[in-house]
Amino acid sequence: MTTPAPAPFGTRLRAAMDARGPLCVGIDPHPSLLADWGLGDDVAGLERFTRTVVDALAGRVAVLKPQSAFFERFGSRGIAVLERAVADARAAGALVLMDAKRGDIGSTMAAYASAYLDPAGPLFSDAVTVSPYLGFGSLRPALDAARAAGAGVFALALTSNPEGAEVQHAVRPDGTTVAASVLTALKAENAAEAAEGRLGSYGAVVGATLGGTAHRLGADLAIDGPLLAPGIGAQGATPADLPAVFGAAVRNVVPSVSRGVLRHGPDAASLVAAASRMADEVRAVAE
Ligand SMILES: O=C(O)c1cc(=O)[nH]c(=O)n1[C@@H]1O[C@H](COP(=O)(O)O)[C@@H](O)[C@H]1O
Repeated sequence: MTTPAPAPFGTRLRAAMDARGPLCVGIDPHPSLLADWGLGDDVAGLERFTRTVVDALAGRVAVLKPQSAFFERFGSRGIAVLERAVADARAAGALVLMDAKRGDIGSTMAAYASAYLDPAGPLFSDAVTVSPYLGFGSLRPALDAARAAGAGVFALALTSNPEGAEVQHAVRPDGTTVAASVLTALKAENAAEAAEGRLGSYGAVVGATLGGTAHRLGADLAIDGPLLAPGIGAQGATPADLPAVFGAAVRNVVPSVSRGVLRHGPDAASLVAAASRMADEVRAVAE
């Protein structure tokens, strides 16, 4: 007996956004946050921090986004905490976006794809962040693995940090910017799902901090897929900034906040209250 193919990521994401609101909360166990929570900068602190966030929020928010680096810094025991977080968050109904920002030559990209996008793997996630700056085509193994698994991919297009501009705003020989070409490539990946009236599974990362940059660059955000918008909270953007950045595409935006929610811990009720305040603010601008 064969198991039925899972619904595509974009379809599952739209359902989660409708049911829970579109917010993504990042799990970024910075050493300074561990200290603020009264925890040690060690595996026990990492585990307590992560479990608190997952227990408080995985039953409520659409997406949880663990930042892999904060787990990798503790080696194999940190990765074990990450594995458990992914499993627990998914079991509680959150979609897990693994923030690993992987990008490599195609043959190595295939190995990254099997790390995060093979349903049999211990770190299998609903989606993963990838960097297209070795050339969008180098992402092909991840795009194909995601399609096969009903998972998703978020490619960095216009990142929230000011340094991103030197690469992403660069103009190609055909007159388009590098960022615009990434968005165009994602739109092509989403074509089949869009033709069925569904949200695509191939997303772009576009910082909430960017103001009218995408518009100025002539970058088309109507990629028929989700737009992850980090930069809210600690990096200075607010939900009120989203319409200016995204225009009509705001309906497909998944605003992402890490420290802006996490700084309210370790009290679970305070974490929940912070996330729901943020979700209300987002809903007010996205509808
Ligand atoms: O892909 C990301 O998530 C990402 C892309 C980007 O352009 N900017 C950005 O800040 N991020 C991530 O989003 C999170 C932002 O954290 P806070 O600034 O604490 O909300 C971090 O995990 C970043 O690595």
